[in-house]
Amino acid sequence: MAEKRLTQNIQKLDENKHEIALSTKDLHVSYGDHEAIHGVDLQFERYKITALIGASGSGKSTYLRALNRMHDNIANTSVTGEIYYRDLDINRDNIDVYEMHKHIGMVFQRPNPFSKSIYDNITFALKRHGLRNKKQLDEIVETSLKQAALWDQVKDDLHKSALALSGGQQQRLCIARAIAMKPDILLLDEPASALDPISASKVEETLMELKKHYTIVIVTHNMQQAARISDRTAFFHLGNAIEYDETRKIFTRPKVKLTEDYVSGHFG
Ligand SMILES: Nc1ncnc2c1ncn2[C@@H]1O[C@H](COP(=O)(O)OP(=O)(O)OP(=O)(O)O)[C@@H](O)[C@H]1O
Repeated sequence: MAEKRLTQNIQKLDENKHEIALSTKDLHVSYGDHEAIHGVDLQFERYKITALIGASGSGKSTYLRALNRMHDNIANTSVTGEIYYRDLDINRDNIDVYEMHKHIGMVFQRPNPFSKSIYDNITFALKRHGLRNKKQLDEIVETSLKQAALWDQVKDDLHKSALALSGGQQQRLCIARAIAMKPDILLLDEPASALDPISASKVEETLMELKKHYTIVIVTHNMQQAARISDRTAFFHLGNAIEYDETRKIFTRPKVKLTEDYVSGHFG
């Protein structure tokens, strides 16, 4: 049922490029008695990069993970409120979370390729979802690696271990693995923070390319990175989204003093 509705919504809304791709309404996340997110309302625009910034512990990762229900099945963690993915509240019991993850992909801070070949890293989930056709799998491997700006470097080594790649290449492989599922939305939790500056800038370039096809939400501690790559920025403080606006406004003319203090380096 959920799968059917998700598919129908995609077909209906793909015609309009200016939709809100994802939004939350009154989203709360608690770890046991500790409420880490206190009712956040945000809307993520389609084909834009939105950065989530804020001091350590402000709730950015907790909020990001809630967006594709990574908190499910974690003891003592509760998420209440609404998460709209194209008219559908995906924070409901009757949603097929496995299916939903095909639409809303996640890339983590540390590159976490499987201990498998480059090719198998990308095809693993596709095969689990039932895709067996070798030609189609080959095509998806090539397209995903091209989109993640890794194809030229690995096209002759597809059957070598992913663990032999550099950290930056591994992270781009993880991005390729996520986009192989053809998601609509990519969530990234500090994807470049564990990388050297050159690899980090390659990942940034990759994200700038990817936003032509994907809606991206990225947690970053790096102010320059947020300013360079994002269209919109949400500033988090103590579990609240304090200010949300175009990135250049957040960095040059924030409306809230707390935001100004944070982006100018006066706290955090
Ligand atoms: N698994 C958990 N169990 C209990 N509390 C947690 C857990 N994860 C995060 N918290 C708490 O929730 C709050 C928000 O943490 P979160 O990691 O989301 O913040 P953050 O802004 O992403 O921080 P950082 O930038 O350091 O990653 C903090 O008070 C943190 O201690």
